[in-house]
Amino acid sequence: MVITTLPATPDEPVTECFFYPGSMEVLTSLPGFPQPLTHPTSPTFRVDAIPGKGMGLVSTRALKAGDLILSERPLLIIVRGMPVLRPYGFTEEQYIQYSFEHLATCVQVCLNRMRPEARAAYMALANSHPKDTCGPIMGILRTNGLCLDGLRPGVENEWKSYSAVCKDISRLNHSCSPNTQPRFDMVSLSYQLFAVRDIAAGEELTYQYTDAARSAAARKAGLKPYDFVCSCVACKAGPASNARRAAIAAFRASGQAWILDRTLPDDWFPSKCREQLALIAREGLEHHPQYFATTRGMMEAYICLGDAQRASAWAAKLDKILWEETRVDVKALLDPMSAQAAYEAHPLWRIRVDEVRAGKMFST
Ligand SMILES: C[S@@+](CC[C@H](N)C(=O)[O-])C[C@H]1O[C@@H](n2cnc3c(N)ncnc32)[C@H](O)[C@@H]1O
Repeated sequence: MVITTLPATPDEPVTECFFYPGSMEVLTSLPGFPQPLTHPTSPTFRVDAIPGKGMGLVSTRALKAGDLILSERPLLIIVRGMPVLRPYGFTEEQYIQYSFEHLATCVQVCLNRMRPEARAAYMALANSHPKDTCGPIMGILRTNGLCLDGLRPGVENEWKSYSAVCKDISRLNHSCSPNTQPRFDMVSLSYQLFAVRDIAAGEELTYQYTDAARSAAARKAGLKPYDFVCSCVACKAGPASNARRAAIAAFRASGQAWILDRTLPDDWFPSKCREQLALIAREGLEHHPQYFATTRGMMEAYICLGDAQRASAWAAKLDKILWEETRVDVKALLDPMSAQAAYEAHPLWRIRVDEVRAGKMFST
């Protein structure tokens, strides 16, 4: 295990890290690491009391979808669980407790290394596990830790990744129709929080603690560790909202069948994508990967049809989905006039129009 303070600069915010071997190398091998934080041009939020939810974040000005709300280095990044050997005869429950006790010791080491104001900020965060026998430091970690992947090469299992605790982002309350989404930027070792749709001044900022595209019952189960019952519009809406969310999660934004089947009208796939986007807007799920996938589906549908004008309009929407992990660079497709060569080089260009190209692309 590696205990370190990153980045090692006295004048920048720093993060106390408790790493598996190998994670430091992942970061230090990134070209340009550590980059300074990028901040919004003017303040966007305040921390305030939210009726029935404790503290939370509130926007202080109108925000547009895709706007950066804040950038923040976590106070702490720590392994999610300690890989300790299970003592003989321990039940699963005893083993979890034993592992928590080891983790608490590591959290304490990190807290001791923190600057006093950072330690005070950590200790001021909410604790939805007041009876945790390892004390408030573990309760705070369990309440406020964001799951952080990608710092261990080749390891995807969530229990083998990290938890990150932040002074501000950890103050965000949950919503099943969240208006923000954080994205971790490795090279600046920071979370960037984005508005996923337009937000009015004075609106509460929220994000999802559990996959919001699942049913109300599954979300309720996912929220259990946070010790509150969500009372958002979707949770009260019942089966109709569940059905819409199930349809959103099941949608596949791939137009292969439409490209090959010429009996389908040209608008068949774009209209399916439009229906999906309307459902997403209705349920407030713009933060979800399905929103990115469907927006990309729209752009690609118009590329297949050889319509650079419309494809560029959708490329511009895609370019604003900055919170999506799997985002693609569409800068070359933004202007339909100057992008003609880029469109013609695109593997999907006119593939729905030109049967020879379609045949070549999908021949086995
Ligand atoms: C990560 S903290 C969020 C910030 C917290 N409200 C505070 O005062 O610092 C998680 C805790 O906030 C509260 N919370 C979050 N979302 C909520 C919601 N939608 N409704 C009620 N309480 C919520 C719960 O107590 C939960 O355990």
